[in-house]
Amino acid sequence: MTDFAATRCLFHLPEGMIYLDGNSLGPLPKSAAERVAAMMRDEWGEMLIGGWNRAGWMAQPMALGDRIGALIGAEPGHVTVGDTLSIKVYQALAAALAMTDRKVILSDNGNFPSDLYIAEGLIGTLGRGHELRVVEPEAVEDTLDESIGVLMLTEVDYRTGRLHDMKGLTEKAHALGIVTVWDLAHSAGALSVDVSGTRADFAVGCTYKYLNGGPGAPAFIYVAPRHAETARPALCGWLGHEAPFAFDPDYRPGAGVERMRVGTPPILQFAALNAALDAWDGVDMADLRAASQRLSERFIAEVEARTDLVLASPRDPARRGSQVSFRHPDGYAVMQALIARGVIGDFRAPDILRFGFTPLYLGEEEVVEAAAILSEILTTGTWDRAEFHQRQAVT
Ligand SMILES: Cc1ncc(COP(=O)(O)O)c(C=O)c1O
Ligand SMILES: Nc1c(O)cccc1C(=O)C[C@H](N)C(=O)O
Repeated sequence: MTDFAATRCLFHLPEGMIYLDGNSLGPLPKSAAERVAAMMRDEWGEMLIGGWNRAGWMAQPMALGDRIGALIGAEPGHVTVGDTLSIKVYQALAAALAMTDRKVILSDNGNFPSDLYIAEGLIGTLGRGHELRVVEPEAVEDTLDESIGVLMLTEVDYRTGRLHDMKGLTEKAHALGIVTVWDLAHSAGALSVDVSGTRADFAVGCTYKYLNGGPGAPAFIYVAPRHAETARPALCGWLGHEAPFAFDPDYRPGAGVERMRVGTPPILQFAALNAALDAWDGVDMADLRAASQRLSERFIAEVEARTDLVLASPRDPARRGSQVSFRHPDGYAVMQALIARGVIGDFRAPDILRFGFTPLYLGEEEVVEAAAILSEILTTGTWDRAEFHQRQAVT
């Protein structure tokens, strides 16, 4: 049984704050500050350039890849870490498109905009008449046919938390000759993922949400072993080269997923991410999923008992990721009022109040208290003060 009281102690949680936004940015692991400081003092400070060899910096993208791989069901040696998620989406999609002659990319309108923008940009760069087809999430399965080359989806809808059937869709896609790219930004560390068992072709994700790697923490990419030696990386940086220090003017892709590396890895961020990943030692993903569903169900029950907010997430917990969303026409102001009371969720246009549930550091009492505060804000109408309508740059 996972000891969630113990994992909670690993995080710094500001006094008086109920944090329901770990689906956007996870909290600070207490060990991260010392780990980053030690890296700066003992490695960067003392070793300087020698740190690449002596401290093993160059091997870290793959070592961290294996730590993350263990959380998403990847075969060892098939995940690498670096760059931002948008870049990893670009690489995965470009590699997938290179595996098919078909010209259509299928996605849904619950996908994160960056993924759709990346697809549009890539289509423009390729200039070969590709098309991005975007349908409702519920229509994806029936839209799959032999005209489609790549199915590119985010498993958990960032607004509603709706969960795609990754195994079923991948199976159907493969039966039709379609290559799959899965974005696990809202899945990794949120629920059980099995990239190997579902036979995903490519998967990508970020590490600053449920994996708690910190703002700007690097992304990861998985390439299925069966494609690893033939996938075309598209962004052919020197660190994805077979022999970077041969400084050969001709590009030769590196072994397996290492070819998806691009440039210099972010070693300072890696130190924080390594500290954050320690929290997962001893965590059973089935326990995590059960706890996440308990917290989410309790929150829905409490909110619905106290308010008339409309649930925007699927009601069936098995069809949700680890977040719950409600609709309110003035959702932005309601969320600002909630944040002012120390309950941190976020708002997603046009009307979504979004709350993330993260058993590693969140308990049931806080969930009940958050619902009570939300209800108070709505019944007293405090959310309708001018200050809560003023838009911030980042929501
Ligand atoms: C599903 C999804 N894809 C892509 C991104 C973009 O990631 P990044 O800003 O790290 O490139 C995000 C979050 O910002 C996301 O939630
Ligand atoms: N990456 C973010 C950032 O740099 C600033 C603010 C928010 C984010 C996010 O991750 C947003 C997130 N992908 C979402 O689901 O809305």
